[in-house]
Amino acid sequence: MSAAEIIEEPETAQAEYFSIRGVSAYYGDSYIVQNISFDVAEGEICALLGRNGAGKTSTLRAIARLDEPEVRSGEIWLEGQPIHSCKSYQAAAAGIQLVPEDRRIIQGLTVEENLDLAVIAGTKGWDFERIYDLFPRLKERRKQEGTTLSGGEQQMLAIGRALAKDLKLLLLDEPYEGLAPVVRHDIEKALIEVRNAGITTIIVEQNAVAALKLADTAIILDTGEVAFTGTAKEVLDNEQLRHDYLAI
Ligand SMILES: Nc1ncnc2c1ncn2[C@@H]1O[C@H](COP(=O)(O)OP(=O)(O)OP(=O)(O)O)[C@@H](O)[C@H]1O
Repeated sequence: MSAAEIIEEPETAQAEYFSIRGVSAYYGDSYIVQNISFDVAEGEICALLGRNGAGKTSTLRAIARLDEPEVRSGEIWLEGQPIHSCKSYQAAAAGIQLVPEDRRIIQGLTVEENLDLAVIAGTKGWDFERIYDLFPRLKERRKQEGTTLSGGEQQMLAIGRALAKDLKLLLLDEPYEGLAPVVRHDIEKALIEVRNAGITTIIVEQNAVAALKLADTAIILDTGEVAFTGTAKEVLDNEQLRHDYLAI
């Protein structure tokens, strides 16, 4: 039986822009995401934080409706649409784009061909010139094979690819991983522009301080459960919380 078949259709849509209600997700018999609930308002950046193994990546994968982990209960809503009943391609069509930690740049294709491929099917988002304005380095390297880009440039391409689609909710998994501070700042500036354009973002990041400085709100996960929801500033100002759940 598929996850979609065993989740009961709720009676009313959530009023919040993005909302997770009582979601539990499993790898086989392992209960990894445990009855989590939180909301993200339209146009906000939400930092999803927690120690290693807390369930952050699993939560992003559940939202994007990938096959694993399997969502067995709960509801996921985006703009009144029931994402919990979607397959991954339907969640993508609804505007949810996951930029995974390994960035998944397509081998053998140039920067521009990677962007082309993103918009081959479905509704288009930003045009390429707007993406190149956001990331001028991609414009300079538009004819270069995507997999030969630096780590930071590959991250820009992965975000650019998401923007090329009709993007409503950007899910970023460790976007700063392996990046020098100067490159991280370029990505941060771009993410602020993405927010200014009204796109909603959930960012998972080991560099919790960097994520919190960028974010409006924060969710802290601990062993698959929500341990805190509030503003990013509340976390930055609360030494005990940072010590207990983030080790910073
Ligand atoms: N494919 C899988 N099969 C079984 N268990 C998995 C799988 N992927 C992750 N897990 C387990 O699920 C738990 C949560 O992992 P997840 O990657 O979501 O955590 P995380 O908070 O993103 O951690 P990290 O910061 O280390 O990336 C971990 O205990 C992990 O071992």
